[in-house]
Amino acid sequence: MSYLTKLPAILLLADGTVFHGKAAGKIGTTTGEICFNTGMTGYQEIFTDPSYFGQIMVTTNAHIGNYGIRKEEVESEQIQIAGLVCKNYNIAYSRKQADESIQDYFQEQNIVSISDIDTRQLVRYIREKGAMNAIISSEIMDIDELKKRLDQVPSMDGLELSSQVSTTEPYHFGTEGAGKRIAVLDLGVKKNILRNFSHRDVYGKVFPAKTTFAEMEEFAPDGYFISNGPGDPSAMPYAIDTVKEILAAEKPMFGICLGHQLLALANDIPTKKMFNGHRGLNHPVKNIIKNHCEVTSQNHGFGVVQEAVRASDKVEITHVNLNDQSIEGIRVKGKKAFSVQYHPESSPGPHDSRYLFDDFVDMME
Ligand SMILES: NC(=O)CC[C@H](N)C(=O)O
Repeated sequence: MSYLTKLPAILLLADGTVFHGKAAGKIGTTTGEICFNTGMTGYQEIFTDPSYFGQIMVTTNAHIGNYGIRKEEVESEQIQIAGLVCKNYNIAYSRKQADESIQDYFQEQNIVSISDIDTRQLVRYIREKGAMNAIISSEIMDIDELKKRLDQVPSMDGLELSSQVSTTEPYHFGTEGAGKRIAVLDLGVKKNILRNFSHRDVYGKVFPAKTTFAEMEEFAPDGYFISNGPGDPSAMPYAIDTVKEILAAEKPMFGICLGHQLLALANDIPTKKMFNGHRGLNHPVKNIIKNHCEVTSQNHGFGVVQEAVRASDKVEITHVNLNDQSIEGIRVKGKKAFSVQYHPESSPGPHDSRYLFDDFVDMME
């Protein structure tokens, strides 16, 4: 299939900037918000992370596909990114355990992508101009036509996406009869979060995004987990209400990423779209309570409004980002509820923050 990589493809940004590259994956056209991830490994986990739904991913690591695709190394059952932009798209792979090539994987799942892009130049450009929509095409070479299509793509600001990636039916994980039971509100949950719970003797039930607190209570959980997920947290009043009900009922609660943003919103702290998101595996975060630094895995394009957190009398800050001082963790005063903006399940990434899962299990005692 290597002939495919020789076909031309275009990446057009919403501000009119054009990049020329080669077709990768399926031949076609795709749109989404463009973002970049600086992780040096873990492309498969990135592709399948439901938080990336609707986004075109630029990988700054120069080699993508070189260790192939292994069916079990996924964060959800399908590829969630809208498309990939990379430098070297390697169809040949060198790992014995791999099941297939990136090209077969992308073609099976209809993922349109572009390679042979100067990703350093592109990332520098996006960093300067901020998040914006983009279109990739390996079938339409007419820029005006691409512009027309790109104009119809909605902004990520104000977009609710969790209900498109959440499970439609509840399901269980872990071993029944385990030490603790949790209810997981699935807004786009990553499999490695559930693995981290089941490895800690936790049995759980995963519920669709729009499940109410009363419905989850029927499972009689010891605590509630609010998951990561795509889209704008402020466009999810249904989930904000659920979090408010969990807090009002004084139940233990832990939130990751989107779950962190929803815990803030439930405490009247607004969120906002970031100029550029945090996406990578080496973001330094200071744990203010323990006075130590954690190297963290991150993937978010929205954040909680720092001044509002600092002014709040309902929550206290537990973690701060050492690159830009943004708020990375909060806990609710007088309640058993806390959340982090980064990814302690870090799949892939450093394991510095795994203790947060232990903290939550202890909190349910
Ligand atoms: N990983 C996540 O949960 C992302 C949360 C939210 N969609 C954001 O981009 O900020």
